[in-house]
Amino acid sequence: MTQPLLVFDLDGTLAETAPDLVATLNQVLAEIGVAPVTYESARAMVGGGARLMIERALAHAGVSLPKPKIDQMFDDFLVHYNAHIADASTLFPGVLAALDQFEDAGWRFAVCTNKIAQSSVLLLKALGVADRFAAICGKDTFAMSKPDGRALLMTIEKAGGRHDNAVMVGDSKTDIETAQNAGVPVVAVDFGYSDHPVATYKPNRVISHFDALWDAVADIDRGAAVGGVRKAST
Ligand SMILES: O=C(O)COP(=O)(O)O
Ligand SMILES: [Mg+2]
Repeated sequence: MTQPLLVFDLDGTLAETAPDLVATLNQVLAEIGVAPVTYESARAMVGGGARLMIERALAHAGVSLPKPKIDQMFDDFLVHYNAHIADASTLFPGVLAALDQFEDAGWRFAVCTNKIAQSSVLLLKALGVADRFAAICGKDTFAMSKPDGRALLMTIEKAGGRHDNAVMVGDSKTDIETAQNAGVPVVAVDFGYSDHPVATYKPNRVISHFDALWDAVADIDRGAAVGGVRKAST
């Protein structure tokens, strides 16, 4: 029988990455003479990948730039960010204990993030957990990315799991919609980067600490997610 699989979002779910993301964002904004965004407003710009974060910051500053210029900023962003991948980024409290607890019970893990895959692997290596994941899939791993449910389904497949024996864990509307689109149940953490309270988007469960993940997952009827593939076919 296939082992159950937990698929984690990365930024704002497994790791508090906003300090390094915002520092890099402000670096590339400074290079084109745009004033820095505040930490609080920049946090809400995370979730759709670095390129969208740059576009949101430019819109916030009322600056409109041609695509090649934004492409250049994105390239500069990745170079700077990869060089500072974990200057101030840390795993959220309880992540390691939760991974141990689920692993002892036979679960496997994957990451499905809108971060570029190379940066995701670099970050997880720097945080000492990369080898705990059967698959680490980023925005550029497949032809489509979150909130397209296929990004999650292909991550599950790559990790050797099954959609009806998997649970997504994420921090944003994007993650919740992705899971709902894929028919996979989703636990939302409420300590990440969401512009509105995560409960707004109707995840199956909301937790405020990784200590609560076990009970939340145990409570979910896998394979019968709201709007889920299996439910629809029975
Ligand atoms: O970096 C981002 O904007 C998104 O990353 P996430 O999908 O891991 O939240
Ligand atoms: Mg996130």
